[in-house]
Amino acid sequence: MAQNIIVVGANHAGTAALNTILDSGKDINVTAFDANSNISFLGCGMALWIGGQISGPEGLFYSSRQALEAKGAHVHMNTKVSSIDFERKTIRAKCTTGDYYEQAFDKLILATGSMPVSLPIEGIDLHNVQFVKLYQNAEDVIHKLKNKNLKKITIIGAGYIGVELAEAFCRCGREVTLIDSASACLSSYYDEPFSRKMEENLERHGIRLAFRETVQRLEGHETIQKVITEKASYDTDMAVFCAGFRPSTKLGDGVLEKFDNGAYLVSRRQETSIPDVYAAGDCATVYNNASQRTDYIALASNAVRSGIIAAQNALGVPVDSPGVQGSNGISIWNLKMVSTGLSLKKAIRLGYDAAYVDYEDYQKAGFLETDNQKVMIHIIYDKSSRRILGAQLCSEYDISMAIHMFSLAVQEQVSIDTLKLFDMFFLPHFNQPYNYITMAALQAETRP
Ligand SMILES: Cc1cc2nc3c(=O)[nH]c(=O)nc-3n(C[C@H](O)[C@H](O)[C@H](O)COP(=O)(O)OP(=O)(O)OC[C@H]3O[C@@H](n4cnc5c(N)ncnc54)[C@H](O)[C@@H]3O)c2cc1C
Ligand SMILES: NC(=O)c1ccc[n+]([C@@H]2O[C@H](COP(=O)([O-])OP(=O)(O)OC[C@H]3O[C@@H](n4cnc5c(N)ncnc54)[C@H](O)[C@@H]3O)[C@@H](O)[C@H]2O)c1
Repeated sequence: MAQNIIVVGANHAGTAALNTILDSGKDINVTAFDANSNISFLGCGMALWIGGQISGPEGLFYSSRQALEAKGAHVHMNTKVSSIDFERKTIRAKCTTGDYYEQAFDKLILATGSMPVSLPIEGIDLHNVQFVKLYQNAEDVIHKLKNKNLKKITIIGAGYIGVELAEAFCRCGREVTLIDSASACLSSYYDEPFSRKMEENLERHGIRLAFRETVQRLEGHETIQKVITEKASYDTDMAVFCAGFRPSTKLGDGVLEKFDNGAYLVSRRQETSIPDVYAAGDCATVYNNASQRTDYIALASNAVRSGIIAAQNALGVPVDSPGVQGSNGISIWNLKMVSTGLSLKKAIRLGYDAAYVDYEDYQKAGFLETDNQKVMIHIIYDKSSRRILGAQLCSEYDISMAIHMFSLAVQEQVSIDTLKLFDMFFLPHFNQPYNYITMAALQAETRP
């Protein structure tokens, strides 16, 4: 008899799992449940849509209920799974009619993702206090921006979403204030010189930065009027919270083992603590090759890969995750920054004997007079083991391919010394004979 596989959550991790099962050619009954009305929304396009850099949201979806059903899945949209009986192997869901029904599974894949962190502060329920994750959140913001009296926007959290939205709101002609309790923007991804570079970029475009400040309360009469921190009060027509994600893992309460932030603890095969139950994407942990420990890193890239791995293992094909480096990138008014692995400050915090090398030079040969930009590189390594722990690059040039190489270097535990003289081609249209990667690596002190 055909196996029953249920996938709970059909966004990036869920869609990857569903497609892997449906494309496997195996005789499987696969059923998906999603509490939302859409599938595969690329949140990464939200800032581009809000800022008017793309004409509409149509391209921000790469799958649909129809596409999955055409391949043979049973897809229940607007249907929230309310509980799971892990012993009886059944899920209970609330259908669109309001009725509940049960369905049995042989294998279960949890892909319930995450929700934005909300702060337990006064005024959080005022009108025009926004959280940004879902397609509907973006629609809401765009609708509100039609009101030209909505002039001042305060963003809480200067991480990836906060910085991307700061650019978007500025492009819409709004006055933007960006608050973070940390001392710099993008501080969990980059070391100080890189954060400063982005801050100069933001300030040059008129964005007010308010770091080392924590929001105490929000004030207003029905609609928000002020964001109050311990240092200042900011007049505000809309406050947008971008203070990170929290995994959605209520369904496993009291049964499935969890990480310290509440994510499902999973093995390299995406197995939870209960047999036949897998978890993938933002609701699950990852293995971080840079820190060599279990971690939580909410990224669509991790969601897709872990969704594929969960599905393969649920199908009985053993596949281990190679782990992740948390590789990421951002492009704000053409300033591109990419990073992978550990920053220097994080490496030191984790107890590594960490050191770094820096270099800055033009991407291409100096005699190329046009289309030649400077690149900053920063490589972090462990002095004792020589292992590369992380890297960061910044330029107006597209340096994204270089960070993929560093991502692999961290994954494969390559030493900083290996990087010094490895074969890198030279062609003036692309790079320099003394290229910045070699030049940076050569600065690493030799082993004592
Ligand atoms: C503005 C923005 C920009 C981003 N940019 C990037 C980027 O550039 N690069 C990048 O890698 N990542 C980016 N991310 C992060 C990325 O979107 C997430 O890491 C990704 O969405 C995780 O996918 P997921 O499928 O694991 O979870 P989610 O996207 O959170 O999806 C979980 C799904 O589960 C459903 N669900 C939850 N509980 C239940 C239940 N009980 N019953 C039924 N259904 C349920 C939800 O409705 C949802 O559809 C961005 C996020 C945002 C918000
Ligand atoms: N380009 C990309 O790859 C991209 C883009 C957007 C989102 N994402 C991912 O989506 C997830 C969520 O993004 P995000 O921007 O919400 O999280 P984030 O972790 O990037 O940034 C959160 C920021 O909020 C700050 N913060 C936390 N609590 C605060 C408080 N009480 N007051 C003030 N500041 C506070 C933190 O210091 C941090 O700078 C992340 O995992 C991120 O990597 C990735």
